Amino acid sequence: MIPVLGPLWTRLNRSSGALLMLDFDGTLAPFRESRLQTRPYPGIPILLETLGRESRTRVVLVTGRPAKSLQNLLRLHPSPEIWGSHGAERLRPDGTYQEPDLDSARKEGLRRAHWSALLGLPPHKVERKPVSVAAHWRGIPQGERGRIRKALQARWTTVAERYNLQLLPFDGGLEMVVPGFHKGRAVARLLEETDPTHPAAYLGDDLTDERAFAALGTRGLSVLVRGAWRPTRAQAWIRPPEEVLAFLEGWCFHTLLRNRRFP
Ligand SMILES: O=P(O)(O)OC[C@H]1O[C@H](O[C@H]2O[C@H](CO)[C@@H](O)[C@H](O)[C@H]2O)[C@H](O)[C@@H](O)[C@@H]1O
Repeated sequence: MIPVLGPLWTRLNRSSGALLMLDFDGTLAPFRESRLQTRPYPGIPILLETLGRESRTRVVLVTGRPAKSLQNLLRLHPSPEIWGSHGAERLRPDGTYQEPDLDSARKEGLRRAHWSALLGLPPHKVERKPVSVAAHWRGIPQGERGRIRKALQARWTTVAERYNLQLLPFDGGLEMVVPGFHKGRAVARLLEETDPTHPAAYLGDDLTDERAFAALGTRGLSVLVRGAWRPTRAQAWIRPPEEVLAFLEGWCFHTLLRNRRFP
């Protein structure tokens, strides 16, 4: 058990509410060559559903995936709130959906980024999202990958400068995003909506989760989820999947037990 967990469990036992924010790929699910074949680690869905039914914890998925595609992939009951496309879209449990209204220049920039990615990558390696475009190189042989990345980066840099967009590297690819949308924005908004005395935590693995760790600061527990440690802003480090399952089981246990009397 990581040392900070003892105090967290005590606070969860005593608190009337809590906020648990979770990244998806690499944290709740192993990486696969095809994003469409990704499934969460066994045990994750039942823990998320148990937390969802236990109303004291607000569970929120904060992901680079489009929010609706993650909802369809997981099919949880109840469905958690999902902030998709790195904090640009918000899909609430009741189905209410918000996405930013992009100006025509940004839309044109993303269109160009999409087509210029298709010049250098097979179609299944290019992911068009509501407010971004991701180029994936997982599964492409190492030697070829460097050449593809270099060429795409050069083309995308020109597009980004012209249309006021930004390049965002992530585990296994590069994404063209709209500046201002990132996971730290989602976390900041969620914290604003949360009672400051309620425990909060964020679990994530990728470079894109670093903005979330920074936004959480000392207000809650930030946890890096990775097989091997890397320099990070997170306060703690755990390895998937066993330690992630243990963390979520601990969270369920300590929130479910509160104020319960057993014969
Ligand atoms: O923020 P996350 O929930 O971690 O999502 C990050 C990206 O996840 C997906 O791509 C990643 O997972 C794929 C399936 O394992 C893998 O093939 C790819 O290499 C990974 O980068 C998703 O397709 C992206 O949209 C997300 O941004």
